[in-house]
Amino acid sequence: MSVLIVQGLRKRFGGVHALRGVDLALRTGEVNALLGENGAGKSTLIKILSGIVQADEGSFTLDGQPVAPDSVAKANELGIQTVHQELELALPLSVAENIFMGRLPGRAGRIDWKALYEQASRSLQTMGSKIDPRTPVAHLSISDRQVVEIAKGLARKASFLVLDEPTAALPPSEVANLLRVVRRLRDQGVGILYVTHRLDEVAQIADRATILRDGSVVGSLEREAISRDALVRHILGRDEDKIPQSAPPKSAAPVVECQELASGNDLRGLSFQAAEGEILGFFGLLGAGQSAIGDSLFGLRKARCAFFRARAAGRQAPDAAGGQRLPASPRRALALGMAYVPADRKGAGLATSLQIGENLLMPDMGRVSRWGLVDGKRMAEVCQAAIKAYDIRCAGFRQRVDELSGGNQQKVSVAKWAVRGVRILYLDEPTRGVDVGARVEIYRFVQSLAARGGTCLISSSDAAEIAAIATRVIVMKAGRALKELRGSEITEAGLIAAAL
Ligand SMILES: Nc1ncnc2c1ncn2[C@@H]1O[C@H](COP(=O)(O)OP(=O)(O)OP(=O)(O)O)[C@@H](O)[C@H]1O
Repeated sequence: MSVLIVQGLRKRFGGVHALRGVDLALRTGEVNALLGENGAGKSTLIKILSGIVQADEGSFTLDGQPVAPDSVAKANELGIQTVHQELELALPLSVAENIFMGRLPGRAGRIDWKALYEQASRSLQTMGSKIDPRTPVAHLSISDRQVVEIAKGLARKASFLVLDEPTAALPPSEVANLLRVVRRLRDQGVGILYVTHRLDEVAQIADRATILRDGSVVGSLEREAISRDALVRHILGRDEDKIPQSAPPKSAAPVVECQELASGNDLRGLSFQAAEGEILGFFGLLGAGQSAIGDSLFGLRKARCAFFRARAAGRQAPDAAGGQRLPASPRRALALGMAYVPADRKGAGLATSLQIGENLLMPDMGRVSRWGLVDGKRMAEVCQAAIKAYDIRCAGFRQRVDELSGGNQQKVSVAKWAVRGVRILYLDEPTRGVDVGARVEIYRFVQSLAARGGTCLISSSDAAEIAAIATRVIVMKAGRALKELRGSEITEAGLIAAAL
């Protein structure tokens, strides 16, 4: 039986057709994976279902009844529960308080704590989770926080559940935890619309896959028909590009050197160097420390090191030991020839309220200016070339970045350094939320930068990503280098085994 039936949904944003008449059905007790390129319309569809955005045309029914939620609260009331990537939890409060927020059991203004913990415990147990309901959410892993967010949705009326890229920010060790919970809910009869870019997960979890391209449904595959190749062909409309093998660096002379990098509990004395033409990967499981390296090198978190040197520009005078001070900000780092693509593109990566063109050229307005004046024609040429090269789906370079889909924002944050032509680039989780086609474009850019003698440093929790492009990998544990892998040692399985 179908719990949700969507018919003919259309949505336009100015000149952009985000949805061009979408039909979709979700049965009870099934996981329907919603897939598509960046900008295909997935978020718009789930925003309409969850009352954040209203459709221009079309309708949907829940258990046979037509509904049109005009707010998130209304959607919740109807039984539409959506777990977004940015979780809405109160970190200092307990798991139980979060699950029953606004509806705590009790009488005459007094909370019945015993009842609260019992109810929370029961709801977590039905999901097969062993989280203690008394724990403050701040103490939980990211996957357990997601489980709490799901429990929060289920504690209300839940006709069906929408999960928006639930594993995008999860390290490999935590994905299984979340998938187990999703399967269990499915087996209890909950319909789940599961948005993802991770194709390997679709094969593991989905009973059906619905693929959007350019605002229309281009395929609905039943479980037996789901394979990576079939999904890619529907998503891209062609076969997947092969990622070329990265060439090993020609020189061993270090371009970046860092000794005993330390930052809080996350980094406890990490030493590394990277050479011209090298793609150095940092890989580790959750808490291994690799996600703190970028922010530490670019002055975005408190860090210190015994020695640091970046040889790309070298405008900064060396200290007595021939080293330099650790950059105090991304701007200072840029003066040393080092650029950063952080995992959180909304924070340090992009000025999202500005136009695409302004972001692309922000590091280097000089390129399109003459006598201090911006040359509009030149600016258009440079921006249009970048938009084409990275296949940034937009209405033009004057569109604001916050109007782009998530994956297209990520493409802008990588492309701006391609425009500038930096020599040392640090990328943290470069393809999180990026579709299968654009991912290859980003890898090609990294490889071409290295082939031209640039140096790339990449931290990622995606073993397949590191295995695909790194020429050398530092596997981390507890804030230090645990092992170094080179050449044929760098495989997905090899990385995970080394990290364990
Ligand atoms: N508020 C908005 N203003 C203008 N255009 C928008 C707005 N929201 C979405 N769009 C456009 O609608 C299209 C669909 O975007 P949507 O976010 O639904 O894509 P998506 O499939 O979720 O992509 P991603 O995988 O990158 O998250 C895109 O071209 C996007 O630029």
